[in-house]
Amino acid sequence: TEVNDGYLRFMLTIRQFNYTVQVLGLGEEWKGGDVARTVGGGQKVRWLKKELEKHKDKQNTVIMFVDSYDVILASGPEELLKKFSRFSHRVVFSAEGFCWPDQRLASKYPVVHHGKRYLNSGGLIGYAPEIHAIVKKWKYKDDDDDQLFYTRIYLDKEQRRKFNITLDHKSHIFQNLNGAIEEVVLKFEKSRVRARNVAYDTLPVVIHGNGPTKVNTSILLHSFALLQLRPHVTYRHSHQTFALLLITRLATLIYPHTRIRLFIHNNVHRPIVIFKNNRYQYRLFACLCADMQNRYVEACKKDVSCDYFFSIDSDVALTNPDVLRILIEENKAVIAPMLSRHGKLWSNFWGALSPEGFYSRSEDYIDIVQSKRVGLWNVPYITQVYLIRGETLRSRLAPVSLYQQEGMDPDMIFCKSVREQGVFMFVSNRDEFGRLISSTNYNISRLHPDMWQIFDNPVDWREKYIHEDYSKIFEDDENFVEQPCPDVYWFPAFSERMCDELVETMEDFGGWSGGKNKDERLSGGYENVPTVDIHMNQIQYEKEWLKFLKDYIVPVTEKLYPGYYPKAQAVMNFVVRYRPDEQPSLRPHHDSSTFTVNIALNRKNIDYEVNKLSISPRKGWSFMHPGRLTHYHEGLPVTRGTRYIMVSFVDP
Ligand SMILES: O=C(O)CCC(=O)C(=O)O
Ligand SMILES: [Fe+2]
Repeated sequence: TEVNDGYLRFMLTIRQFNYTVQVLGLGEEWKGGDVARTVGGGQKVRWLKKELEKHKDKQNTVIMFVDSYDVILASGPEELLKKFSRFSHRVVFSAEGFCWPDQRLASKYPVVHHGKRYLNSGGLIGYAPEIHAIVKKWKYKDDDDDQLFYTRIYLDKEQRRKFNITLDHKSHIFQNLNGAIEEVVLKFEKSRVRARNVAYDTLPVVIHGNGPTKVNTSILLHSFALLQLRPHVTYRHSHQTFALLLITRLATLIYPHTRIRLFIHNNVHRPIVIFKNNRYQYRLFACLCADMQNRYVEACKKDVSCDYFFSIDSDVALTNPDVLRILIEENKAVIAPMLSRHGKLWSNFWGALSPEGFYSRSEDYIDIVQSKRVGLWNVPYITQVYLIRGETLRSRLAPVSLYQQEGMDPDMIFCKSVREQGVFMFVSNRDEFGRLISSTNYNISRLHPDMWQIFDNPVDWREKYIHEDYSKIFEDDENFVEQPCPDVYWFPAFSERMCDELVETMEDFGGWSGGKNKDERLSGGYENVPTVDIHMNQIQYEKEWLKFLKDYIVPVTEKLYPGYYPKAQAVMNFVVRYRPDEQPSLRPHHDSSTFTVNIALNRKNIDYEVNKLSISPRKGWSFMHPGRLTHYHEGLPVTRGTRYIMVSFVDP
């Protein structure tokens, strides 16, 4: 009765295969009942009856009658007619494994040994005079059941013979997906995709996502119609980060600043961004209140100049600066970039829905998440990030508040409302857009919570906190690591940000020299050389530090001190602060370690000065030397400013 995305999809396949089509009921009022939930659909038979008056005398005309919202055609009329003629019957109905709507009729059906036994009225094909004669018998109400009507005719032996009716038990023509999802796979060829029934080894022509499979199979239906392969592009962006503010900063890079207005309300992990276009004036709003989602949806709905509504959660790390352009160019009402946790199957979409409306894995979910299948996918649920056309929001989506339910996740509410309005949602994995970061252990009470993400978000952690030249250490042809004296090495370790955030964290924590009294340089019989310091365990960073040692220092050690395999144990991990008026220097000593890592956290001659002639590693570079036996060393007096170093006694 109305044009929706399902109808448009159906018509796309009609045109693609050059069918002659007559649409019945468009623009009329639907009186056939709520067929998704209960019986009904009789109105379809009434329309068909009327239409067939025009064709009743055409002896050689074959007519196929199908639903449209949940149907696509998979090949053209020639193949269809060939398959129909092989049945050698005048009328063929589609078949399914459920006897609906009257279970008691099941035993009345002819026995079928291999194939689906029961009639489904979502698809039928036959000669015009016979179909006409069948539907002429319709004299019921619009919300009476069409399937029951056809079933009764079919089960009546007399009429079955008279009209020469059979069922398409093995999906030669009609594939009803309800109860048969497992039987259907998509076969990908170079330029096309075809759904194949592997139970009967057939290539059905009409794919019908009937019953509860409607939303689940939309992914299947769509990948058939629109799958296109495009080169896989990987973007590298120097500002890759997982902090909310930086995500929005990244978003603003996409448009000139003058065309964007940005509002950020940062108190929960949910920014909402609206792009507005007033004569090429883009404005961007971000908001982070739990209930704000609705408010901003409503704002975009009221304002016709709001072109797009873009919503991102803070656990989304967009690394592709073109993400908005790409999504806008896909020209869909609702679209999301496909994102997943690094190396995991956790993503921002569902391939299918369970009957209760929760997650269910689709046949192709893994391949899509891993980008083994690349394209634009019609899915029943998206979360965390999406772009909605303002126009769609205004004209086609019901107020989200209508779907509000206690304890229901806002994205579930949103997607449910979108689905029920017949609007399709898509995810694209045609490009690489970024990833999802894990935010469950994200402790915002910390000054720099990202520093603790080395376990949960190792990729983002590395990008943010490890020196950009770190990997050069392992490039063999380059003499990258510096060696100021025998067995002593300098190599890049921390990024600038790590140095700064670590110092800021320590200063924020305060209580310098907290580790002095339990300084274990005393316990191993070494000299008493306590420093003004704060230990990693004091800021609850010990686990993370040991992980850093294991992941980033051990590989360097194995390269520079070949034959030694570090255990990467350490109890003395601390930041030292030197100041002229505090502790300016450290007298000569040995460390109680097998080797020591000593990372410069700020810059000599800029942040602090040392009078004696000396060389020292750059900020973020690590200084590594053997500990307890050789390499007697000291800390030179700082004469101006403050010097910070991060020291770790490895394998004590
Ligand atoms: O100042 C330095 O770089 C040396 C620090 C040191 O040797 C130590 O903390 O054990
Ligand atoms: Fe030392």
